[in-house]
Amino acid sequence: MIGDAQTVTGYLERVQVAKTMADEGRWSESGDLLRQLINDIRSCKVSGNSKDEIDSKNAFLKSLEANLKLVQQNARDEDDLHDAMTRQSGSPEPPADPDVWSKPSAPSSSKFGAKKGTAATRQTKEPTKATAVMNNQVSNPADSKPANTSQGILPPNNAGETFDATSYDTYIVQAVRGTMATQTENTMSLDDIIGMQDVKQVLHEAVTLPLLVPEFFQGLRSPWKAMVLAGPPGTGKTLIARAIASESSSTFFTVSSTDLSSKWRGDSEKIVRLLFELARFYAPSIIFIDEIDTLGGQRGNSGEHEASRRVKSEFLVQMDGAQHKFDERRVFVLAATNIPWELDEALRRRFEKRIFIPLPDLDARKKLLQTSMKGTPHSNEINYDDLAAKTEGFSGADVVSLCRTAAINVLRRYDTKSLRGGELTAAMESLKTELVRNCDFEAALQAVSSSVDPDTMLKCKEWCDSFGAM
Ligand SMILES: Nc1ncnc2c1ncn2[C@@H]1O[C@H](COP(=O)(O)OP(=O)(O)OP(=O)(O)O)[C@@H](O)[C@H]1O
Repeated sequence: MIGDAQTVTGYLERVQVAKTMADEGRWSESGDLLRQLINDIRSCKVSGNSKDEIDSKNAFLKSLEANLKLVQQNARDEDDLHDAMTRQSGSPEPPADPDVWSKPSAPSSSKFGAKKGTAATRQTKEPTKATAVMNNQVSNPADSKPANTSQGILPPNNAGETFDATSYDTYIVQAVRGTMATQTENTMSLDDIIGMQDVKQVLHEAVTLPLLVPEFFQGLRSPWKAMVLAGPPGTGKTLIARAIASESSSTFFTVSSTDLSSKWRGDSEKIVRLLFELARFYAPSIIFIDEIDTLGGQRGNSGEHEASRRVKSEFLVQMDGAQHKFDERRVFVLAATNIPWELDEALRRRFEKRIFIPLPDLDARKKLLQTSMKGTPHSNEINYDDLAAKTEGFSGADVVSLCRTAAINVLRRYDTKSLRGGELTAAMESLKTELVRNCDFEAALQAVSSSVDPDTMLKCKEWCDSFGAM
């Protein structure tokens, strides 16, 4: 039960959209929409704050997030495979062997799926079921691995060298390539990140400066190798990682535990190994591990699966390798978590810097509101100071969601339901220039609230106070 309809209208509407998408099997086409729904639902108010309602909302969000991860991974895999096919054969068409191209099992379904948008792709995707695959080592005998055709998937590095990936299965190479953005592919700027001056400074010192003036960072000043960002969801942790990679001209690998999973025994470890090998090969590199807690939860937990344990151990070994043997090939490991207290001690120790990422303050919220409204016609009378004050406790993603809701609220001033065809097109055309006003924000504030649980946030801060180091 999710609360009474009056107070949760926005929430229920969005849940309905998500359910319709799932029923129609449209997840795979809708990564952006799904991401937006997650942000919106996270920010939507449910009535009365009852525990049942909040639990129900959180459970629903979790399932959407799991689906989003798979959709994103699938999209990356398909793009890579499509590119690789084009490069290898001059044709993006899949090979004739139907076994190889119609595997339904995830997460690698798309690795073997048809190219983006085809009927076959839609039929074979089963994101919801796929979330359990990390621990699944049993494969159908008919599920043989595809032939190794990894050549051509990876671009040359800065020195013009080509990585020899022949000892890895193609799908492993594709999986890791899917997490990688070369220096030209990643164009984020630190200026795109609002607030977080201290964090930007620390990252500048830890990542950018050692590359610019390596002679200074010797001996006692040898640069930090790994850092974990701990803070509530939607506070820009992923964004800042991407931006620092771009600022330091580093190759950026962004991975989650789903990326590091394979249904074939032992292959998850190989994915981890290849990830670090490629990071060294394309150095300087930043490996960003989102939700590190899912990889590095408390070791030896009774619920911890053998396969997860092996992946984690390989990860620890590789982190040590990255930190000691390959200094000339600089690899910086950056991780993010919303629940840092779940991190296992061995992993925690390897992250020399542990930094709390707080919610945006008044100033940052005001700037975020202003920046988000750029490009959308809005009234000069919008009172950003007032809005910034009213959004205390919002994450950056909540603030963006508020602006989106206000921008859409413009529609509600007009009765578009009765319009059809040309009339509707004409009305929508003129609405494009309609200004977003204070009243739209007031209405948005009724529907959007902070997605951050204050208790979790406090726990996060306490962990950083105990274990943190800025
Ligand atoms: N400081 C910020 N500056 C600019 N945009 C921000 C900032 N914080 C959050 N945002 C907005 O929120 C969105 C989500 O940010 P991001 O994914 O980086 O958060 P996160 O902390 O990594 O979240 P999660 O823990 O859920 O992965 C961004 O795409 C951006 O629109």
